[in-house]
Amino acid sequence: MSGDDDILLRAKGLTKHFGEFTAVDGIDFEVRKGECFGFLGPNGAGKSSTMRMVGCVSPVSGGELRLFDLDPATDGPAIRARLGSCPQRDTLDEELTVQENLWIYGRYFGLSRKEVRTRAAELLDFAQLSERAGDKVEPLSGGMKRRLTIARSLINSPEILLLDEPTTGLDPQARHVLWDRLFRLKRSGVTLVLTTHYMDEAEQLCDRLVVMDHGRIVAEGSPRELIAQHSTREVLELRFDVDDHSRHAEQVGGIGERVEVLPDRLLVYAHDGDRASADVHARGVQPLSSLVRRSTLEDVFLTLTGRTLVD
Ligand SMILES: Nc1ncnc2c1ncn2[C@@H]1O[C@H](COP(=O)(O)OP(=O)(O)OP(=O)(O)O)[C@@H](O)[C@H]1O
Repeated sequence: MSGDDDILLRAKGLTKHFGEFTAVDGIDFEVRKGECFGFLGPNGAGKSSTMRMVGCVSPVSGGELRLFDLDPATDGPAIRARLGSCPQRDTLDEELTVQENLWIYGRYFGLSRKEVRTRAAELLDFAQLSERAGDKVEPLSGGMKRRLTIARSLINSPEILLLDEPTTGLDPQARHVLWDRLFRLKRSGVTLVLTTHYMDEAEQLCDRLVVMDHGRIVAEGSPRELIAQHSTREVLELRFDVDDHSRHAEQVGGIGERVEVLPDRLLVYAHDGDRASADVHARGVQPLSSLVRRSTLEDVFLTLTGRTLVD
């Protein structure tokens, strides 16, 4: 069991208003030392607004927030000195070289010229960018720029690294390289807090996560716990050549635990997908394709909200 000393970040009834609008609606969560904690939810769920409050760049409208037992309202600079923050969009200086981007940031954090050079070299090695150290940032690939942004956010050796949508816009290979770097960081003891609307990213990286929708937390747990609590073990996906999936939903009604109709397919939630598939065929239903897969966090989200993460 982790003791209270292990809790680096604690929110209770955390709220963010923009005028009349409530973007974050009284959420509770705790992040423990050394874990990767995630906020999973669709666009507009309130993930970035939460991260900005945690990063001490946006004031809390209501509730309590503590990082390292400190209050962002009064101890912002002391907290920020122990945080790294990787925003949703890269804010690198494209006119400068790769290493100059790190040097400038290091100087901003008060590192000496010598310390900055040593730390920058270590971080470029970590980010697999040593060979590009003297190159301008502008021509780098999207994945390289993201890795440089992460390297930059580590210049002050933070205890917690905040990552807002770390792999949005990257191709699959670049995402995997980045995930690998984040795994290494976690192994080295850095606590990671990230937002994502990619369920595979949440499943790959997060020890624990909260699912957010409309500013609220709708579920919390490890990926495995969430799937066990809110979905079946397997899902049978059926595709038909006509768009009338509702009619086919009636034909397979009663098979498995429940049936979900999506615009392009039917999902039959069943603990035993092969058995459900056999039952479908026994009824004479002939889908164009049929696939049994394990349940994912996407299914959890669909069950909890009736929508897919990319709606
Ligand atoms: N500065 C602002 N002023 C007014 N409304 C805002 C502001 N920032 C965010 N919002 C609104 O708050 C809601 C939550 O936005 P937020 O960016 O936190 O969501 P998100 O889950 O991070 O989604 P995304 O992945 O699109 O960033 C949205 O409806 C958004 O339009």
